[in-house]
Amino acid sequence: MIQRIAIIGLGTMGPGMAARLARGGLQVVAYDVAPAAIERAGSMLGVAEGVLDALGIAVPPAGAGTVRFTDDIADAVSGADLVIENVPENISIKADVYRTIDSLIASDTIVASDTSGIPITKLQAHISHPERMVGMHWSNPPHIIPMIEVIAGEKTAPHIVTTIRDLIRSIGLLPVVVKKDVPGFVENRVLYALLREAVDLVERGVIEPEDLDTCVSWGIGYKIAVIGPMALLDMAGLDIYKSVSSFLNADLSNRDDVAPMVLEKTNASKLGIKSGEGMFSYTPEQTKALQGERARKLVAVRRILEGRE
Ligand SMILES: NC(=O)c1ccc[n+]([C@@H]2O[C@H](COP(=O)([O-])OP(=O)(O)OC[C@H]3O[C@@H](n4cnc5c(N)ncnc54)[C@H](O)[C@@H]3O)[C@@H](O)[C@H]2O)c1
Ligand SMILES: Cc1ncc(C=O)c(C(=O)O)c1O
Repeated sequence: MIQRIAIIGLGTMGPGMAARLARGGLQVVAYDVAPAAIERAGSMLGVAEGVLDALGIAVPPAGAGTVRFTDDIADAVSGADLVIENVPENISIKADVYRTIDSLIASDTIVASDTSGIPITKLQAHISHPERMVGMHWSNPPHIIPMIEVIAGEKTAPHIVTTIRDLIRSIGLLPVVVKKDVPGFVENRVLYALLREAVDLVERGVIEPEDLDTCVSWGIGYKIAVIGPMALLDMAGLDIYKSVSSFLNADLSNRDDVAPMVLEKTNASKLGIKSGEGMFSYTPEQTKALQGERARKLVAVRRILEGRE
């Protein structure tokens, strides 16, 4: 039974994951290599807990869990039943973490990666007892989005997938088991198909970035939260999809590299909210207000989708 969880990496995803797991009654120890990240995570925890209260996520009868921060990786993983690796999307950084923890954990400690899409089979090559490694892909913001993908690599033992799926379910979240270890799994294959086309349309001057967001959020996003893509095909009619896709698919972006607009911005350290500028610009005050407003709206939408309003 999983009771003690170590989270390695406290950037965008780690603090929300820690808060959500503790709300589910689990004992979390959270570690980052950067002291500033640990400090920031500490201050984000209270914010995430407030959002969980607003979502109405109840504490289990046995009581809430805890989150403890540490700057010592051995302290973080020692005695853990599950280690969730949550460091940058770079195989060599992830492999370094696996090498470091290998001698610090029991051979049956489950090691999950929150990778956005590196095949689990590739990551398994860097850890002993690869049968205990599994993909556990959360969606951002992790304390609000209830769906988590679970992915087996070629060497993952089937019972590890079941254990992680059951853990997710036991704390009131929604596991989706992905049946093949394809790059990007399912969520990001679909998201990146959309993002590739969106970036291409803006880059080609077909639409302004603000208008692209209005078009997708109100034309597609709002609807797709209620009617998933497979159900949408039935609602539109497969004959319509057949006719439109027969001429449109060939015209959609099929670029297999990173779009120049994105390279230009990342080379200039314009990374989005975390650097104050990306597709749009953000002052610290705007960022704070935006994050609060987005959390409030996501909470309200989720309560309605769950039939709780
Ligand atoms: N950002 C998202 O929307 C999102 C969503 C789902 C999954 N993911 C995936 O989750 C993982 C983490 O993403 P993120 O956006 O939180 O990244 P991030 O860059 O915001 O944070 C990564 C953190 O890892 C820390 N770190 C780096 N090397 C480390 C090491 N050796 N040991 C411990 N900590 C270390 C960094 O200091 C940083 O705080 C990635 O694999 C990413 O693809 C990201
Ligand atoms: C752009 C982008 N890339 C990856 C992920 C998740 O892995 C997300 C997300 O969860 O929202 C994302 O927005």
